[in-house]
Amino acid sequence: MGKLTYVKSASQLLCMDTGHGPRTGKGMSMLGIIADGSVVIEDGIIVFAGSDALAAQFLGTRRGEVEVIDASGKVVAPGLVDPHTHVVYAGSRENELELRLQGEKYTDILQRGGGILNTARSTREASEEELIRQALTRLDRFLLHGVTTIEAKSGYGLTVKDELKQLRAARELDRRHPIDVVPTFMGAHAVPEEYRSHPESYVNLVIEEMLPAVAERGLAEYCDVFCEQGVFDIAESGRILEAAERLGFKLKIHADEIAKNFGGAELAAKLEAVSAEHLLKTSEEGIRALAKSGTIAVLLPGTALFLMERAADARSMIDGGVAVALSTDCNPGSSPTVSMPFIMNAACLTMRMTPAEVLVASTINAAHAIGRGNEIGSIETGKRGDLVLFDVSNYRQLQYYYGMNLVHTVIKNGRTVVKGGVLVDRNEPAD
Ligand SMILES: N=CN[C@@H](CCC(=O)O)C(=O)O
Ligand SMILES: [Zn+2]
Repeated sequence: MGKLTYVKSASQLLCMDTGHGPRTGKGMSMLGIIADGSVVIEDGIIVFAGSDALAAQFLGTRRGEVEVIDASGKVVAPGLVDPHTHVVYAGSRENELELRLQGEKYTDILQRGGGILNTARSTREASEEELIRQALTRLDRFLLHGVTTIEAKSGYGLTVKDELKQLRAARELDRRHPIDVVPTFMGAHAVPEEYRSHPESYVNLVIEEMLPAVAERGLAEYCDVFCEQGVFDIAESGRILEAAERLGFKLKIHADEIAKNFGGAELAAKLEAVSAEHLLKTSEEGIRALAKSGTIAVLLPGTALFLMERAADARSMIDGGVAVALSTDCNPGSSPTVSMPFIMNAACLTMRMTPAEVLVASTINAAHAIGRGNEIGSIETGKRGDLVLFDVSNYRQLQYYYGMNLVHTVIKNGRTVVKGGVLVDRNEPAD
């Protein structure tokens, strides 16, 4: 019998244990709250979740060492899940904020060879170990903000060699850091400068060389495309994603971020993509199509804020039956943050999502958006022992006291990795 971790006396235990599959409609408001609740984790897996009284009975049947964590006065939630990041990169682009404040558009900066192409230059120059080193610091910060699983996209290499380097770095992060990292290939993130005069050849390179090279090495589960005016159009995005599907990748799309009614959501629905992401400019038909196909809308209110754009229409999506998840979009240009708690605040204040909906969107729905809905995202027996303890006595306070990091303790696979808001265990293998 392994060591037990016993989290007890939570003022609210948010189990998120209502039903199977991504939550939609009213299901997005159901938190499965247990007052005075306990969780017991054994060998990294939850073996009990329920009231303090029943936990005492349960523990009476067990022998062996027990680590007790007192959660009185705190809210205990599943570890937060961030289903959309570009966390592996080198370089920094803070100059772009001032350019945008002076009125320059995000896409104009990209067209001039800045933006994603700027990060591509520094990422190509960086060694694999340097990319890992920089991203490990970001992962530590994610952990301090209660995040226990993330997705990570490539897309700053834009050559076969450099895309593989980024994805190998993501795999190494998963190995070295407590946070689990789910990899996505995004070679179609921008047309690199050397292909500017013949972009169709770059689409061919992605399809004929990059996708098979990534598939052969098992380096990514998902394929994503930046489907946008001036980047990859609907036909090009469709070709790349269909080729990816034939090779066994699951699909995601950066859809309708900048141009109005570009058709990205409709394409995601047609291809039955797992998720469509951004969706700032999606049409009503696009929303209906997502609801029908069961494609999860991954919304990124931090990006809208940082690009000074109107946020996605989360209300129409939720009211129209689309499952909504939230993410930081952590990247060096349009959303340089790791703070899921802040993203939840922004989702409430800029998209009118309720305090309950943002929690569902950042846990169980986010887990489904990266194909992990059966392992994480809720506090149920058989799921991973990933928990976050917030220093508030009820979940509504998390959105009321905004802009603060209220994470007190983070438990990953049953192990305490953040305690009193301080990182205590990073688990980097010595070799
Ligand atoms: N829009 C495309 N890709 C990223 C931004 C990447 C960057 O600016 O470096 C996003 O999701 O916002
Ligand atoms: Zn993105």
